[in-house]
Amino acid sequence: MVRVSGPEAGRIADRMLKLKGNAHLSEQKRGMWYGTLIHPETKSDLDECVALWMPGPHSYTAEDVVEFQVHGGLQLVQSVLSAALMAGARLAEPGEFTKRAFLNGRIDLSQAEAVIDLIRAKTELASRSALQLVKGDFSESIRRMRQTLIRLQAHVEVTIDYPEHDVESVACARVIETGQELLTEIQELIRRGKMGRVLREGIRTVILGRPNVGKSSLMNALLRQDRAIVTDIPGTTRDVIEEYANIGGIPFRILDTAGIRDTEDIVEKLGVERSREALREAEFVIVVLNSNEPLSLEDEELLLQTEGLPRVIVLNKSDLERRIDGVEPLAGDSAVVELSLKAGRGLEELEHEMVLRATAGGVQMDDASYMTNARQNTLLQGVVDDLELAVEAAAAGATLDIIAVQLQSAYAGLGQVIGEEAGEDLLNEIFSNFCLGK
Ligand SMILES: Nc1nc2c(c(=O)[nH]1)N(C=O)[C@@H](CNc1ccc(C(=O)N[C@@H](CCC(=O)O)C(=O)O)cc1)CN2
Ligand SMILES: Nc1nc2c(ncn2[C@@H]2O[C@H](COP(=O)(O)OP(=O)(O)OP(=O)(O)O)[C@@H](O)[C@H]2O)c(=O)[nH]1
Ligand SMILES: [Mg+2]
Repeated sequence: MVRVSGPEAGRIADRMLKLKGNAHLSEQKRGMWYGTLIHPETKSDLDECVALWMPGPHSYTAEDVVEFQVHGGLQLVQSVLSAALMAGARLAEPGEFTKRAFLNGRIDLSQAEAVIDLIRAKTELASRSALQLVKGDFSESIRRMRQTLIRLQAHVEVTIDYPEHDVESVACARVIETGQELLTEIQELIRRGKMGRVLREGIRTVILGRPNVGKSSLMNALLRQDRAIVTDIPGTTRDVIEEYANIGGIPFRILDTAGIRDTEDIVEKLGVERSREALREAEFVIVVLNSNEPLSLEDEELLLQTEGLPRVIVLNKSDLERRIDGVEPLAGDSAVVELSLKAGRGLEELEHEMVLRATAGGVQMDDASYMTNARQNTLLQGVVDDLELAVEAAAAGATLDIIAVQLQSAYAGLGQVIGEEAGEDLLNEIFSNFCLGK
């Protein structure tokens, strides 16, 4: 699909789309039209085309929009694009369509930001969560809270200006009550939004273990795909291999690493260094042990090094005779899962434990999770601070002027979340993250 947006969109379409009876698309009503795309200068046919004509403001960007839907293929789309450029269009910048939708007021900034998350979502849960923001559920809560704040603010200001109309203590009581309600609501938004980063980037999960214990086999099993090379030669994996796996709706960014051991092989040595680096940035680890061999010093070392992290310990090759023991005392409160990748046993339990442990710590992933981003979280946290100060000041019987300043600041903070008074720099930064055509 090639999309054109702006006041010239209709005229550009008229130069490159032949409709029945030489009709002009720009003079038609909103809808779907069939025609032949032609080169605007040579007039040679390019393709059959289904064109969507969406005159502003009822379009994605709120401007006049034409979409040319063609058969597809790189060459054809390229020709249609060239034809559009020749007919007077210019290439869009990354995210420019969505930026225009924002600048023209059809969506707010938090909705625009969610579009990119929607496109990049790696699991169904992540896309559902982003869609809620795109559709404006989150913006709606922010707007409602701003309304509440402005009424509260008005009450406080009136009391300051006409003290005889109201007693100060009534205003203070209202600040305390409403302030606390708002605090609860915003803290709930922050809590739900915490999963945003996880939904967006995945949980960085590192598979570690000695050579040949079955790390790459595990990677492949989790991905349900033959991604990493598996052989019975210790030291097979040399470089860190990275891939997303969707486990119970949670995106795990899984890193298969080179088996850790002392080695003279230069390439393998570099691989082992990378494994250790990966461990330093791990958010979750799977330590793989070979249950067919006694616990080695390297195994013990790995268990110690990964102690503080959310972790599952896997005793692989459980189809073979069990020779390992002494793991439990070193496991702490990590789960220990017996696995046989060969016999296909234990994988479900491992995945269950991964989801359980990755979502531990009060963070819940459900349909109510919003994908707030770092920018929004920082702003919301600032609003919490403002409101807490306002409530404290009211409780301490401070003068209303001080309270009014805090309320004003909270109001402004909520406004920034939905992009009020967003500067050019911020907008550029946000929209440059988009891909072309969005
Ligand atoms: N073909 C096509 N599919 C697409 C998009 C698009 O631009 N083109 N979108 C984006 O890339 C998304 C849809 N987003 C859109 C949002 C609003 C409007 C729109 O025309 N809104 C009008 C009319 C609403 C109505 O009829 O109720 C409006 O808001 O006034 C169109 C697409 C996903 N699918
Ligand atoms: N019997 C048995 N063999 C297994 C099991 N899982 C993996 N293997 C075998 O163990 C060998 C090593 O597997 P890999 O997955 O390559 O091991 P790795 O830990 O990635 O090894 P390096 O990359 O060298 O560190 C292969 O021959 C696998 O087929 C299992 O559950 N049981
Ligand atoms: Mg390997």
